[in-house]
Amino acid sequence: MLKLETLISEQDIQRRIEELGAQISKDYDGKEIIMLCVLKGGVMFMTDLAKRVTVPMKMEFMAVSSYGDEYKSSGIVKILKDLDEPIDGKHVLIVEDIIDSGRTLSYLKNILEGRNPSSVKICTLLDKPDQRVVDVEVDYVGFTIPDSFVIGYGLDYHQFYRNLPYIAVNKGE
Ligand SMILES: O=P(O)(O)OC[C@H]1O[C@H](OP(=O)(O)OP(=O)(O)O)[C@H](O)[C@@H]1O
Ligand code: HPA
Ligand SMILES: [Mg+2]
Repeated sequence: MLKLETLISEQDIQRRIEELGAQISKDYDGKEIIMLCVLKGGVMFMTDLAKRVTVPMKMEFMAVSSYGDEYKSSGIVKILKDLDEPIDGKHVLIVEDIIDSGRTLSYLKNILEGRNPSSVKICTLLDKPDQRVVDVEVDYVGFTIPDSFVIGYGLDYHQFYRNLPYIAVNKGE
């Protein structure tokens, strides 16, 4: 059994999302954006962040997986679901739950940049820099966290716990 301890409360998450939404709305003023949610982990963050963005936006979803049910990234990133529309000439904002090794986002960003968008930026709720294996330029970060396995608010443990409204760490064995 997991013994959960709150790392980031629901209130702190929501407050930070308001700030990020305001910053993004300012930075993209006068532009239209595609907010691209990386399933499944990015889904809670995407839905809350989207509500705080005031520039015209479309929602898109991609599913990529590198972890399976493991703690450690396999290093192999698979596209399970691609975008529905071309992104050439568009401003794409990737919305992710966490950057850990960096493998998922560096792979995804490369693929997207090859499709001739006007810009590709990254917004992640959590950044765990201690685990970085591949360098990724991140444009918006909610919280920088220490090196421990986190769950909740989209992040899973064997596919469970994504529905927690806060971010927790396991303090069990
Ligand atoms: O920086 P990295 O080491 O690549 O790790 C981060 C990625 O790993 C998790 O996704 P996962 O592949 O487990 O799929 P999920 O989003 O469906 O949980 C998380 O949601 C990120 O997408
Ligand atoms: O700390 C994490 N928790 C859950 N899923 C993850 N995927 C990458 N890092 C993590
Ligand atoms: Mg993910």
